[in-house]
Amino acid sequence: MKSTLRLAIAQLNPTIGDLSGNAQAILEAAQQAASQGADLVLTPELSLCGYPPRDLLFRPSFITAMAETLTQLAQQLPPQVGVLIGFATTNPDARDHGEKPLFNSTALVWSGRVHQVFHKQLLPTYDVFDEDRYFSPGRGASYFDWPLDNPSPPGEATVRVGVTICEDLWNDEEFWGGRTYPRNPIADLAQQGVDLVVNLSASPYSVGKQQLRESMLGHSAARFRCPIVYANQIGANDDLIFDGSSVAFNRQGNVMVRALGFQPDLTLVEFERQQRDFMPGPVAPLPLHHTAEIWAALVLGVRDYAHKCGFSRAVIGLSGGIDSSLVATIATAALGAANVLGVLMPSPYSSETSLQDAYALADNLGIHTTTLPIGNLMAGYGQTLAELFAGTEFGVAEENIQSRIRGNLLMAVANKFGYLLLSTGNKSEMAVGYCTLYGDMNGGLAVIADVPKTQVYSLCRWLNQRATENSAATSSATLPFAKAPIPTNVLAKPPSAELKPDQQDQDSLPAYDILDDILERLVQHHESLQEIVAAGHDPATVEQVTRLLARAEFKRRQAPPVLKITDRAFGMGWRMPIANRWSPSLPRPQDISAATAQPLPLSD
Ligand SMILES: Nc1ncnc2c1ncn2[C@@H]1O[C@H](COP(=O)(O)OP(=O)(O)OC[C@H]2O[C@@H]([n+]3cccc(C(=O)O)c3)[C@H](O)[C@@H]2O)[C@@H](O)[C@H]1O
Ligand SMILES: Nc1ncnc2c1ncn2[C@@H]1O[C@H](COP(=O)(O)OP(=O)(O)OP(=O)(O)O)[C@@H](O)[C@H]1O
Ligand SMILES: NC(=O)CC[C@H](N)C(=O)O
Repeated sequence: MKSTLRLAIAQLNPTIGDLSGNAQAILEAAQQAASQGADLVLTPELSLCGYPPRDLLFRPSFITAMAETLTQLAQQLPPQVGVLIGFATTNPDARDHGEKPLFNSTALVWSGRVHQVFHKQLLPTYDVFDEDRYFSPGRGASYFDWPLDNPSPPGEATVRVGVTICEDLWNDEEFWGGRTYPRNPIADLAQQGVDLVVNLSASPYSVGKQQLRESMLGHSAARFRCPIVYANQIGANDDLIFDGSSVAFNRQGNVMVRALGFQPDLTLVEFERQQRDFMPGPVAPLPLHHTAEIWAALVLGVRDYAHKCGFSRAVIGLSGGIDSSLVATIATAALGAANVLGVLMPSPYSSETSLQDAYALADNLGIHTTTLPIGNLMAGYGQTLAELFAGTEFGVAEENIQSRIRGNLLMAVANKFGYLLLSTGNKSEMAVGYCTLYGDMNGGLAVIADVPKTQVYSLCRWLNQRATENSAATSSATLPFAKAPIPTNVLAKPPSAELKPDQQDQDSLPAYDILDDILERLVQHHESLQEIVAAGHDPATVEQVTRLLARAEFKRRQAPPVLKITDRAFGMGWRMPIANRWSPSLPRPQDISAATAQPLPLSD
């Protein structure tokens, strides 16, 4: 009789809605696992449709197609292995009980058919998650008994496997110091005498999240004396980046096995029946620090967004500044230098060094460039607007025309040659609206809009250091550059939009280290003005930043999707009203129309 149960964690990268492609990936993983002697194969949450499928779930045809795909897949899978597959299934009681029409489920498929279905019990409905919108919670924890010898003679040993889905293991009240849901599924499963718990997950990346997951899941494993294996999705779907890093914990809560971060993987975990525990196996190292993690996440985010939307190439406006330099570097790592185009668009206000810096960056990366000077277009706009603008002072409207010309040219290039335009705004500027709508905000994907400016600098310094060391950036993402990518002058010069002579960001904004600290307190920690001032910030600066943050909401609502790397990114997890007067200690917003001194000369 066998004494071990071999589980394979299939850390897959599904594309949302690609039922046949995702089914094929599950099939290939199961075949590979079977060839390595696996008994059970774990796939991520909703692995058949990809996570998060969002409002596709409202389409009955999508749910039907998922059920049909599952039936077909069951017949193709190697019959001797059990495969846990995530899918959405219909809630038959929905109409009678006024419940949501679906469950977020896991099927145990074995020997050509679905043997058992398990439903997610705790539905996350916060930050980027909105599962109450679609799903009813499963009504109880459940398990299956897997025979160690397959087929098992009657009375022979089985291993009792509890099944949970992602959020189901995020409610250990002892760990969190309080309860958020009425129950904790692992506590129920422990009472039902399970030997181990599997968790099919789609847990998006944010900075430091793996440390949180490991301390939380390790705590639960030790608390309930119950080994846990957590199988996470990898890959990016729109704004969300899934880092994989699936883990198996023993009964003491120690990590026994860890899959790779930020790339697909198939990892085996051995459960020893006598010891009722996992055996030590391969443990992939975690990135040494957060900067390495963020780099790997952004590269994966750009690659998957581009490829899953059908793009192999990307275009970026190269200003010689640090933001566009970083975005071009990420794009090069994600798509390859041959697939990245930098467009240099000097204006009469551009400094000679900016052009040199942009060329130096492109040379370091080995990417193509093209130069489209915008002086003539600016003059053309000036002539066309001369009569209407007569007697007014040169101001932000004229400055922004440059940005809008560039945005327009970049979209023309993207449109003409099938490129994805990557926008370059960082989180600090997106927060305070230091960016131009229909100008530098143009683009299909906002690559670093969840990276504060101070972190943009840390990433660039780290990149240069790692590139010169010529070693791997993380366990999973190597730096494809022969030399330090970011020119020294880009790191050294003060940030400037160069929309008017001698302009510097710091003329209009607080120093970035101050700005970023205030923003983190406002955006991520929901601190009040009083709390931020009590932390040592200047009251006038805090007031200014708070006002700018509120006022820029209309811009952010029109921004491209933002790759999420913090626990509060602009996008799905940030839902602020635009017409918003909640600002007790702030003056009411000024009338934008009245603020323009010059009346419109309506002569026609
Ligand atoms: N609630 C609302 N709903 C809808 N629209 C609203 C609105 N409030 C203002 N608006 C409109 O938006 C306009 C203001 O927004 P917008 O035109 O974007 O421009 P605005 O915010 O006035 O200026 C852009 C700022 O970004 C700075 N900047 C920094 C770095 C780079 C770049 C660059 O472009 O490369 C720019 C630039 O120096 C300037 O301070 C208003 O004039 C009004 O028409
Ligand atoms: N001369 C230029 N040529 C090409 N693109 C430009 C130029 N100036 C600005 N851009 C584009 O507009 C974006 C906003 O640029 P700007 O320099 O005004 O602000 P920034 O936030 O300091 O960004 P960066 O650090 O990239 O310069 C740039 O990242 C770049 O994509
Ligand atoms: N898909 C889920 O249930 C994810 C929720 C979980 N708390 C996470 O962030 O990882």
